[in-house]
Amino acid sequence: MNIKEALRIYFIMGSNNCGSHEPLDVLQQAIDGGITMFQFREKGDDALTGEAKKQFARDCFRLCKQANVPFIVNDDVDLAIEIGADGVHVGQDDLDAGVVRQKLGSDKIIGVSSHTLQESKAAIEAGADYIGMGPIYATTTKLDTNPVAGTKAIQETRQHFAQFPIVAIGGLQADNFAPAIEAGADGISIISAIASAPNPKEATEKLASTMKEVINDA
Ligand SMILES: Nc1nc(C(F)(F)F)ncc1COP(=O)(O)OP(=O)(O)O
Ligand SMILES: [Mg+2]
Repeated sequence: MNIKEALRIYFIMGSNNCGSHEPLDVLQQAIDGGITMFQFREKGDDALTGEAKKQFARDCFRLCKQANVPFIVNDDVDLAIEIGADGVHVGQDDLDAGVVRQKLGSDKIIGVSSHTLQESKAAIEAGADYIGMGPIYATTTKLDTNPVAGTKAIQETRQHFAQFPIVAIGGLQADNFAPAIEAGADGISIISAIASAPNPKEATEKLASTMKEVINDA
C-alpha cells in the first residue's frame, strides 16, 4: 500500500467525537465520502472500555475492511494485535515505536506523533512508517495537546526528510488545510470536521475534492 496516498484524508474517531450521531454511521459515511485511512481512537470522557471498546473496534474494522480502508488503532497496541489491525499510532508518551515494531512485525503500519525535527528523526530511526505533526491550529478535540505549532515543524522535517510520509493534524478544515500541504505534509488527519459535521459524507467529499485541488497546485 502507498502510505502517502493513505494519509491524504486520514479520519480519526472515537464514540465520543460523534455528538448525537451513531458512530458506526459516521464512519460508514466517512468511508462513502472517500477517507483514505481510519484511526480508531477511543479515549477521553465517556470513552468505551473493556469488551464494549473491543466490540466497537471490531465493528469499525469490519466497515473499513469491506471498503479496503486501512484500520489503525491509537495507543492500544494489544488491542491492535488482538483484532489484527493494519497498524498502530503512538505518541511521545505512549509505547516506544521501536518496541511497537518488535511487537507488530514489519508488515504493519506504525505512525508516531512528532512535534520537532528531533522527535521526527527518532521516530524514523525507530522504524515509523509515517509521522503525525501538529497541532497546526487550535483544537478542542484533544484536551492535552501541545501548543499550536503551525506548519514550521512540518517544513523543518520535510527539509531533512524529502520523501518521508508526514500527515498534519490539529483543527484542520477544508478551508484551512492548504498551508499544511504546501509546507510538505502528504495528507491531513481529521476528527471533528467529519465526526461533528451535520452530514459527514458531504464533509468528507468536500475535504477530498479540496485535497485534489491543493495537491495539484502544491
Ligand atoms: N492520535 C494521533 N494521530 C496522529 C496522526 F498521525 F494519525 F494524524 N497524530 C497525532 C496523534 C496524537 O497522538 P498522541 O499525542 O499520542 O495523543 P492521543 O493518543 O491523545 O491521540
Ligand atoms: Mg497516544
